[in-house]
Amino acid sequence: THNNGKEDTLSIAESELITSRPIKLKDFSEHFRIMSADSDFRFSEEFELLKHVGRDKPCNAADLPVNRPKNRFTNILPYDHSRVKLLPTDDEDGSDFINSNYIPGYNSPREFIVTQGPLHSTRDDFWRMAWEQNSRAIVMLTRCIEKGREKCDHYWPYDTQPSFYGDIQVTILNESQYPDWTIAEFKVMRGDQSRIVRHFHFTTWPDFGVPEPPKTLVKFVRAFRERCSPDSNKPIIVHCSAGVGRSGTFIALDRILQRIIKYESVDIFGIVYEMRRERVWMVQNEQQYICIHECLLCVLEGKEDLMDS
Ligand SMILES: CCc1ccc(NS(=O)(=O)O)cc1
Repeated sequence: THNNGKEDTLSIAESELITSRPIKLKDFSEHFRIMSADSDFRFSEEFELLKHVGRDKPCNAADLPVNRPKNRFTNILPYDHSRVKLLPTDDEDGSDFINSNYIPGYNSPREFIVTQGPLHSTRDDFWRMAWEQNSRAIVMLTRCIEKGREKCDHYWPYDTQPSFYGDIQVTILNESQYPDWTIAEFKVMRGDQSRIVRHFHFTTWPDFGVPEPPKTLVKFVRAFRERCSPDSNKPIIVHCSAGVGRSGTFIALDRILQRIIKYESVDIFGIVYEMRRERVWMVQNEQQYICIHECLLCVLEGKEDLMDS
């Protein structure tokens, strides 16, 4: 009911104070039923509360004229406070810029670096970031070309011949192809140093959508996590095309699957809230927000039939 709008104002103010909505695992199935009733009415309401989270923060570095061409999308810019800085080269303006942010994970506050799909013109910066940040895993959640549009540069070699990206040399050591993803190991060298970087490429996730069926994503997150143990000094690079929708959905599920091993409640709203404080639009739409819940539901109901992973 409305009384000259005052009540509405109060409820909006209150809703902005909500930063978490934990749900007990024993109640999750019923929670999902209630939220999805009437064409997902309550999921829509809850997702709406996340709309403005983080949007008050500046993106001045991204807005510099020298950096504008480095952004794949003009409306997907990294917040200054959480952006990853490249080591500046001879104080060239903007030389520390790459469209990416540190994002908290289950294991540490900067467990992930989320970035846009590299542009051809920024792929050397991408490899420099991977090297400087000591990353040993890259999760790619888009194809390079989708529906005839370039979504991401092919920033790694096409075959086993070594390729150079700036002063970084990348060689494919091995590659395993599965129906919905490919896992490869790259040898990455800079000067006389050499490292192994694993590449987890999910290849069937439609942009702006969700994997079908959702349990495919559960299996991919498990395939990733069983090969990538937590190391707080080696951030995991996650990217899609804009580095917001599919990347946020992946990280949310990775956090939840680890959380439910030890705890009896999950806070999906709180996880998305936290991510959006660090990078815009993390988990881009309602369908992806609901997909996170569906993935958890199928895990709790034991429906992920791990055997056919
Ligand atoms: C409009 C910019 C934009 C493009 C693509 C996406 N999807 S993605 O973040 O999952 O790559 C999100 C936003």
